[in-house]
Amino acid sequence: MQRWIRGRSAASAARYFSQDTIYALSSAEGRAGVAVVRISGPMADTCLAQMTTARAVVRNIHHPSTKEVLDSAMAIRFPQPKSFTGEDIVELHLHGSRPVVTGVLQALSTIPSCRPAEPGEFTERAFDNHKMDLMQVEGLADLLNSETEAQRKQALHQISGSVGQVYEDWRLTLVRCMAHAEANIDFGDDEDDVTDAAYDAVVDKVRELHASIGRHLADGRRGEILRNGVQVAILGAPNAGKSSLLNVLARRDAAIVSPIAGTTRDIVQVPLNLGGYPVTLSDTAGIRETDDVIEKEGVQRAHKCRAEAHLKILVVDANDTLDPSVVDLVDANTIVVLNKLDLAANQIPQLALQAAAMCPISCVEGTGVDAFLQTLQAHVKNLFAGANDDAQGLLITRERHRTHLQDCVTHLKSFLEHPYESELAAEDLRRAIQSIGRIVGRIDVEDILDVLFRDFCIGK
Ligand SMILES: Nc1nc2c(ncn2[C@@H]2O[C@H](COP(=O)(O)OP(=O)(O)OP(=O)(O)O)[C@@H](O)[C@H]2O)c(=O)[nH]1
Ligand SMILES: [K+]
Ligand SMILES: [Mg+2]
Repeated sequence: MQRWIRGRSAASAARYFSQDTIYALSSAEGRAGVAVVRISGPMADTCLAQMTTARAVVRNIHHPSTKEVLDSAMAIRFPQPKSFTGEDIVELHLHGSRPVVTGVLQALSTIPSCRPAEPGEFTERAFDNHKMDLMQVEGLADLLNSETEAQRKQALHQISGSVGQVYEDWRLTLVRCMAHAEANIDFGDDEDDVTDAAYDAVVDKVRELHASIGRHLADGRRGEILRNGVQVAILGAPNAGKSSLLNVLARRDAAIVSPIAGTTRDIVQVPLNLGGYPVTLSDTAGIRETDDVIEKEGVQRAHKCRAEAHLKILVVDANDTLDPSVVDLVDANTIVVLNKLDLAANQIPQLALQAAAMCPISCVEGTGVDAFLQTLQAHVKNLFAGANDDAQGLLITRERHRTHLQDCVTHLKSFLEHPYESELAAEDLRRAIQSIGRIVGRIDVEDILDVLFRDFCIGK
C-alpha cells in the first residue's frame, strides 16, 4: 500500500512512502546500559546483512561502506508478519553510549530507502497492518504516559485488545441485525414478513444491547478518572492550615504558609501516588466574605475546584468555633481534618458533621498524618471499587469513547421506537454501527491518530 505519511507537506511527502525502511533509537536518549535501535521495513534484513558478518547473536556492527567497526551488539530478528509492526524488524541492542548510537544511526542512513522514523511511526505501521486497533494504540499512549500502577494496569488491559473485542462484538451483532432490517426493506411489503418471528428476535437483541451499553455507560467514569487522576480539593476557612496540610502531604514547601489569613489565592496543585492511584491535590483560598478583589477571585476558584473534585478534604482549626458557611461545604464525599491538635487542650472537639470521615491531626507536629493518609487512600480506592465487577472489567477510558457510545445508545433508542418501520429502523442501526466503528477506528481514524501520535516519542 502506498500512502502518504500523515502531516507531511506535499513537497517532502515523496520521500515518505510506507515502503521505506525506518529506523530509530527505541530506548531512552542518553547514556544507558543498553541502547536499542529498531529497524522496520523491507530492508531490515539487508541492513543487518550489510552491517554484520557473523551468524552469531552477538556480532560486530560495522559501517556498511567504510567497514569501520561501530560496536559489538546483540541483533534480534522479528520476521514478518508476527512482529510488532507486521513487517520485518531487526533490533540492535547496542552499548548505550551516545557516540555508538549516533554512529549506528548515521551508518543506517547510508543504506538506500532507509530513513529515520517519525514519532509513533512504528505504532502507525502496526495499526496500518492491523496489528493493533485504535483502542490499543490509545492504550499504548496511556501506558507511555502512565505514572502509577493502577494506570499501567488499565492501559495494559486496553492494549490486550479485550476491550476493543467487546466493542467489535457489539458492532458485529448490530451488523447482523441491520442485515435483517434491510431484508425487510427489500421483501417486507406484505405484513407477514415484517412481523416474522426472526425479526422479533432481532428487535429483542437490539433491546438487550441497548441495555448493555447503557449499563456500561453508567460506570461512574472510573476509567476516565483513573486515566486523568483523582481530583482532591483541600478546602476550609482562612488559616485553618490547608497549605500546611498540602506541604505535609507533598513533603515539600509547595504552597506559602503564613499566619496571615487569606495567604493562598491561586490553586496550588501537587500530584501524589496513593497506593497506586494517581491523585492531584489542590490547595485553595480560605473561604470567607471579602472585599479584596484578588482574594474574592481566589474564593471563587476554590468553589469551582470544590465543584470539580471527586473527593474533598475540609480542614478545620480544632480550636475555632465552626463557621456555618464551612459546615455547608461538608457532604458524604468530604473528609474532615481537625487540625492544630497540638494547641487543643487534650480534647478533640466533637463535630456533628455528615462527613465521610473525621481525622484529628497536627500539621506542625505530624501527629495523625499517617492515619489521615490511610483514610484518604481508602476513600480514593473506594472510588474504583467494583471496577472489575463486570466480567471483562470493561471501563471507558476516554471521553471520545463515551461520546460515541452515547450516540450509539441514542440511535438504538430511536430504532426501538419504530422497529417495524423498515427504512427508518435500518438507518438507525446503520448509524449505531458507525458510532461503535468510530471507537475502534473503523472510520474517521486519521484525525485521531494525528493527535495521538503527537504524544508519542520517536522510536515508538
Ligand atoms: N500550632 C499549629 N499551627 C499550625 C498547624 N497547622 C498550621 N498552623 C499554622 O497556622 C497558620 C496558617 O496556616 P496555613 O497553612 O497558611 O493556613 P491556610 O488554611 O492555608 O490559610 P489561607 O491560605 O490563608 O487560607 C500558620 O501560621 C501555620 O504555621 C498546626 O497543626 N499546629
Ligand atoms: K494563612
Ligand atoms: Mg493557604
